[in-house]
Amino acid sequence: MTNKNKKMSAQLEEQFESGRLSRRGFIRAMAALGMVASVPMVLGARHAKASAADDYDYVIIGAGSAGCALAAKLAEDPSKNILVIEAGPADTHQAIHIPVAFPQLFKTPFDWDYTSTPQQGLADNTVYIPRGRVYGGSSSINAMIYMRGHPSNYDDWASENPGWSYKELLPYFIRGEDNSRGESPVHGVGGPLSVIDQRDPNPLSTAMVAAAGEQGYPLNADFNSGNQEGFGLYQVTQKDGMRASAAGAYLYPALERDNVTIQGESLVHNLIMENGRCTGVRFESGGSIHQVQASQEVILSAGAIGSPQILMLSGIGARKDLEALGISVVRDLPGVGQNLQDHAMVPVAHECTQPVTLAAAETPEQAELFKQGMGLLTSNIGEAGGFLKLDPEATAPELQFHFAPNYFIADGAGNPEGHGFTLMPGIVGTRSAGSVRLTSSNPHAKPAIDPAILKDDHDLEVMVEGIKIARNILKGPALDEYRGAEYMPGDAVRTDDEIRDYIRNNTQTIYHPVGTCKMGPDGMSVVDSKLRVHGVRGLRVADASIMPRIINGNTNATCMVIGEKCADLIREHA
Ligand SMILES: Cc1cc2nc3c(=O)[nH]c(=O)nc-3n(C[C@H](O)[C@H](O)[C@H](O)COP(=O)(O)OP(=O)(O)OC[C@H]3O[C@@H](n4cnc5c(N)ncnc54)[C@H](O)[C@@H]3O)c2cc1C
Repeated sequence: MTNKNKKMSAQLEEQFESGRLSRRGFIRAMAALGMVASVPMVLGARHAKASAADDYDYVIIGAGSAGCALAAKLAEDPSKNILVIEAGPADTHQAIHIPVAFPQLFKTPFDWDYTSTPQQGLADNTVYIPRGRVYGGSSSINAMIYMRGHPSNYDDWASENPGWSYKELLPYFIRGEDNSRGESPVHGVGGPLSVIDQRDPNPLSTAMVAAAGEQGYPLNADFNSGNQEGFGLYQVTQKDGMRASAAGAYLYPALERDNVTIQGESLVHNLIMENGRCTGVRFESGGSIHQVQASQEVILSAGAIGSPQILMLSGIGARKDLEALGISVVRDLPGVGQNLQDHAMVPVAHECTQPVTLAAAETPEQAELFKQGMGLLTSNIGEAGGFLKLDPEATAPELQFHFAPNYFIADGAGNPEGHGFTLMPGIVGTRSAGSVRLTSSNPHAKPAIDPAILKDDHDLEVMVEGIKIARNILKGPALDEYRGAEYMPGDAVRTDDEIRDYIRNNTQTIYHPVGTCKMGPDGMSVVDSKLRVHGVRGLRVADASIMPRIINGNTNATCMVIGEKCADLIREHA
């Protein structure tokens, strides 16, 4: 950084901290200084220093997609005091806000950086499982695709969980968004979460959509209209070309109120239980252990890995597993950590003959364009895609495709040099389910995560069809001017057996783990339809873990709705 830039950035920090410059204005001005690489910033410092008192009405564990939405909604009642405890720091890193940079956050301190157990369905390969560890949780490191899932997903949940049908949740989706397309029966304006059409989609993304049409697949201008089938550009959770996370949408506005406190960089160890009631939370901060009381309720929003982990560390889980680790059993709930489901995808990549891909994103010209919220830096990478049914009788599509106008191999870590593009077929109606298990009673120990990717043969066969369809789409004439040689799977992979082998060795997740504290009435469910933990008073779970079945599509928007709905359920009984 030049001395002049240093001075200007110090001035901007001072203006931001004194409240004279908005959060968004600050990020943009810093980007305008050309600081588009990994430059740590002071963003969020105004709120990061809160020190928790001892007593709150509600204590929320985890400032992720659901936790931020829940905190904001509970805070609307000024008589209630709310504490949010978050393991990660404020979202001060520039790569969080510059959309194309999200893979740069992988395996950094903003990521829990999990690796699965060897996957039986993937020839014993493991998969990488990133999870946000920062204000905003995974919504601060995700790919920003705005997707609600298929209506039938929620009707399926509602068959055992009153109140969770599509018709009942649609108003939450509509109220939650500020959609650039304006108001309609399925979209809303004025909500906290900015949802926009991409400001500057890559020509490769529009060419892929055209190619899908040319090859006979339907097109879809709005995947959130209730009909998912077809190909198109994804809408994204961005504002002015920058990331819109749950922290920006819900947490920071809530922190402007007097009744919300965030306790960042604090790892929750366990829940405090007294006579079958959860009365508080024990956490580690600054090297020592603290505890806070919740006079009303504690709500776990630590995500599909964190929530079951904390429950088990607190003695709520399968008796034999807990006893084996020397943890005293508070409640024998065998479903805790079970039913882990995720989506999986596999790359079909081509070399690109023109220098239009995201490989050209980090240049001074692109930094200039970013000042106007345009250019390659605004790309969410997964710009386009679509959904297809293989079985015409199926209620919902089994396949979702993600298209990146660059290479996206092995979570981006295996990208070769040069220009390329990637279409990734993925399974969404997965039939496989795995588990999250403790490996130790130490809260710092990573749990054993088995998402059981493609364990069910049906899931593998869906992926085989997905590869064939992706190859067919990429032959479409609209891509003629860009298409180079197929880089992966490559010419050597032709027969179904070769494709199966390729899939087992090159599949990654789509980063959507859910279901580990499933909602339902049966013996393997963890929470009831009001999100209350079975058999424990004063404790709810609200995050991706409560989904009884994974939804068809990307999971962020649904997690925010779960947070908002949880606030309503709490208020019903308050
Ligand atoms: C790389 C990536 C890309 C993705 N892309 C998309 C996409 O494009 N579109 C989409 O819709 N979805 C996407 N997702 C998925 C989506 O972001 C998640 O499903 C969603 O954010 C999960 O919300 P949550 O509230 O369940 O958990 P999270 O948002 O993960 O929040 C959990 C929070 O709890 C905190 N926590 C956990 N344990 C503890 C503890 N012991 N003590 C204190 N705090 C704790 C965590 O640090 C975290 O902040 C993506 C996810 C990732 C990781």
